[in-house]
Amino acid sequence: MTNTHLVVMGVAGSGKSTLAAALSDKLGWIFAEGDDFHPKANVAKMSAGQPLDDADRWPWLDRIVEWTTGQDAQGHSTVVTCSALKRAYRDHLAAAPGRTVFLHLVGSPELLEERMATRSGHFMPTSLLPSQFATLEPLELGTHGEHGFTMESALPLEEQVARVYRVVGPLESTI
Ligand SMILES: Nc1ncnc2c1ncn2[C@@H]1O[C@H](COP(=O)(O)OP(=O)(O)OP(=O)(O)O)[C@@H](O)[C@H]1O
Ligand SMILES: O=C(O)[C@H](O)[C@@H](O)[C@H](O)[C@H](O)CO
Repeated sequence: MTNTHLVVMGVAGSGKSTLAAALSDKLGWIFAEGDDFHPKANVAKMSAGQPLDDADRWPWLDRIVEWTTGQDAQGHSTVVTCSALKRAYRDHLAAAPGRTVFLHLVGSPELLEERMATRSGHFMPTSLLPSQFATLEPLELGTHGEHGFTMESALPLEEQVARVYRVVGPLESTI
């Protein structure tokens, strides 16, 4: 049985944590919040309104791969949130054992700005949203593209969960 590792990706405020937690409940897969793997310096940098760069992100991505690899070795499928803004980051994540599937949450800057402005207790300032969009290389689907699918952030959570389940649920029983 091949384990599936679902990476819920997208810019800040696109709804990754909300959807990934609900999917973990629905699928019974182990959940991890990608932000929890950030070195403290990364969170401090973002909190201070400075975007991360590649040098900041690679050690963080390594930690996520390490976690996924450990879960896979125990026979677990997983759901993890990770902005995974660039193709190179995703190729690194996809090199982990098991089957990696990317779910790219896509929303307009206006919608995501509004959601970030109204949520509380999160370190990420709304001012960093433009840099997130500027860095984003959207998931590349198609014949030689990446393995995954996209979904609208604007959809209600229940609809998102139902749609993902239709795609990913059957993978549980494939070899
Ligand atoms: N489908 C949805 N419909 C309405 N509101 C949503 C939906 N999904 C998430 N939200 C709300 O939008 C805000 C951002 O969602 P969330 O924190 O899950 O995004 P995120 O991509 O994990 O953000 P970050 O990367 O900054 O941690 C939250 O206040 C959340 O409650
Ligand atoms: O790659 C990045 O720039 C970061 O991962 C950010 O995306 C934040 O961690 C996340 O979005 C929390 O708001």
